[in-house]
Amino acid sequence: MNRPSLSEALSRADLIHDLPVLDAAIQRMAAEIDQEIQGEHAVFITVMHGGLPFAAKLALAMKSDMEFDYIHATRYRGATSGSELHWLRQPAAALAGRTVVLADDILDEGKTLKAIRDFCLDRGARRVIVAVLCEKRHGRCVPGIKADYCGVEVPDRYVFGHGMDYYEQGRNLPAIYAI
Ligand SMILES: O=P(O)(O)OC[C@H]1O[C@H](OP(=O)(O)OP(=O)(O)O)[C@H](O)[C@@H]1O
Ligand code: HPA
Repeated sequence: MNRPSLSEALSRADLIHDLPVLDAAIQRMAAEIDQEIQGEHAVFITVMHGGLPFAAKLALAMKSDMEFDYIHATRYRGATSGSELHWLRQPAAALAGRTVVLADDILDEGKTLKAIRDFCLDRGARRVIVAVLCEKRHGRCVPGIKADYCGVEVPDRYVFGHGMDYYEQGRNLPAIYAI
């Protein structure tokens, strides 16, 4: 497949948040979420693919025991602008009456996390806690969704790295960059 070059994108990208900043933010979030869910056996749902590195680090930094599951819903599908949401995998865990922690890389227009949050509530989740590594503040977020826990803010530009892709590349870059 002929993809736009990652190295060319990196050469004109700005570094937005480096790894120590992201790791410190994740440690802080882990302690805060632990505090909120103490005594519960929550379902910890990773939103694939972008949420994978963040979710792994967040879970390892938390002390609460949790049941793991994952969901895969994608709206960008390797592009830099989103369209309709495609469900690729629904969680298997029983959600009825449970607290769900949703871990994803980014809240941008919010359409993905709103649909996933509503899905969990439709499955009977008692409450859904939304945790994102970063949030783009631009005023275009759909109503009715917010991040309960957010690591860092990013500018209103396309960002990649630390889970987020540039045409399905660059997800394992440790830092976050913007083009
Ligand atoms: O707030 P929104 O505008 O809805 O966008 C945020 C979603 O977009 C990205 O997923 P993507 O569709 O790129 O799938 P991926 O994680 O597999 O890359 C990201 O991981 C979020 O889930
Ligand atoms: O800026 C972004 N970068 C990567 N993935 C995304 N999904 C929504 N917005 C973005």
